[in-house]
Amino acid sequence: MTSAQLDVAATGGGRRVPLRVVHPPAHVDLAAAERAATDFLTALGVDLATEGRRDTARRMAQAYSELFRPRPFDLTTFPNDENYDELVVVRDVPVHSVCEHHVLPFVGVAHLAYLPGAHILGLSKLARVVELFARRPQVQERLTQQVADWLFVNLNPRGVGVIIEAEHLCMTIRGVQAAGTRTTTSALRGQLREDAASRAEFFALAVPRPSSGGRHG
Ligand SMILES: Nc1nc2c(ncn2[C@@H]2O[C@H](COP(=O)(O)OP(=O)(O)OP(=O)(O)O)[C@@H](O)[C@H]2O)c(=O)[nH]1
Ligand SMILES: [Zn+2]
Repeated sequence: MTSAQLDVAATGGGRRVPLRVVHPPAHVDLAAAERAATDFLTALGVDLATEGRRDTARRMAQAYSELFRPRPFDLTTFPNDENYDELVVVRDVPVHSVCEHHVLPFVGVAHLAYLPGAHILGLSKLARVVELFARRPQVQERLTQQVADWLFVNLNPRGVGVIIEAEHLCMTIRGVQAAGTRTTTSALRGQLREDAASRAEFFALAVPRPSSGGRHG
């Protein structure tokens, strides 16, 4: 069981106390990663002896360890005293992750929404949850589902919707080199999955269509 799953199991929904969310990666040995980066780059013919590249292997190890380590945060919720019962939508949350096939970045945005139950969520926490699951070797489909599932269990809302739009550098700067392609994934839970009107409202608010500008023909 991962520590993120443990968090879920330990807390359930409906809390009033902030949940401290920490997702430590498995044992990290930066010195070994630096040695491996030196071997890796040297094997690919990169000359690491120049002034500018003297610390490159160390920086590379540090950079990847950063990409694999989400920052801890408090999942702060507030009682929904006003009984707010419409969608809360946060659009254009940055997504920075790394594909597990090539260990190259995929970057884009997430649009997140939830239908509150007994609690509302500190708005910044939606972006924190995205980071919790983005900073690890990923595929976009799994990332999308993990964010939706985690919010659904820990916030205990009536519904959750997550859309992620991202560019995969492994697909745009190498390989097929399909520049300009973006991939969209979505995950719906609870009422947003089961009720057609809620689902339609979510997609309309999360991904507004450009207006036709009133032109005909
Ligand atoms: N479904 C999915 N596929 C991904 C994701 N990120 C990267 N991929 C794909 O993973 C696949 C790996 O395919 P392989 O044929 O093993 O790798 P490859 O020879 O480097 O393939 P090319 O990228 O086509 O050159 C590629 O099609 C990638 O585009 C992701 O988040 N989701
Ligand atoms: Zn890839």
